[in-house]
Amino acid sequence: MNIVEYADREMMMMALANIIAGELGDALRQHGRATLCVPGGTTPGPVFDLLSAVDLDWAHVAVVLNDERWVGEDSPRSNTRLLRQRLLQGHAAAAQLIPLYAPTNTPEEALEALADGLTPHLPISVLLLGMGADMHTASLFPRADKLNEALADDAPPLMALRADEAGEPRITLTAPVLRDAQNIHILITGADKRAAITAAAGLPVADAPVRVVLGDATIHWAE
Ligand SMILES: O=C1O[C@H](COP(=O)(O)O)[C@@H](O)[C@H](O)[C@H]1O
Repeated sequence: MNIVEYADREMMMMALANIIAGELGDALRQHGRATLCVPGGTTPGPVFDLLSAVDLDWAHVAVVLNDERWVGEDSPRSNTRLLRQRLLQGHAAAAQLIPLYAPTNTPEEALEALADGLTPHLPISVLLLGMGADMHTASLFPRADKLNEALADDAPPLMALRADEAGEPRITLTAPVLRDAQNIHILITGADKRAAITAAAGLPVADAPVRVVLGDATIHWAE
């Protein structure tokens, strides 16, 4: 496992924003376009603030979430809301948001249209993931109803899942799309997640879904 430990969170967020900006710049120079895929939740806000101020060719960057909770943007639990408030600001306001939410009752009703919007922007150039202390990443939760299908090599890029721990129904990128990303980073904080990611390396992927990318990811950790 490739873990980088930082002296504090502020240094970690600054270093990570720098790395991501560099990798996006490389992708833009090589391909003329880039796809940045980012988590929601409580951890990545400071990286978003820093990235939004970076002078890049954001007009050629597509931004997509790892996963979304099936709630409207008026909910504080909306990952899209976080993205709009913290990343798609400043220079990064020029980026193209690829939606993972539509105002339907269930994610299944919107799945096909959202997948059609996502597919032209694959593979992901830079993937930033979070992780819960339960070892879920994106919305690949242990014990999710369709976890095995979402982990399969032939999984569609996007799936709807439900898990008791997840709260709302979820929509998530699946294992093959995450693994195919050109650069993979996992951002975690705190002793509980440090212990969880170490334990994940020795567990079956169904119990520790973060394992789908563990061999290829750089993990960034600060207390
Ligand atoms: O529910 C989610 O949780 C994970 C981890 O979030 P955190 O609050 O512990 O940082 C997040 O990566 C994912 O995108 C989100 O939907």
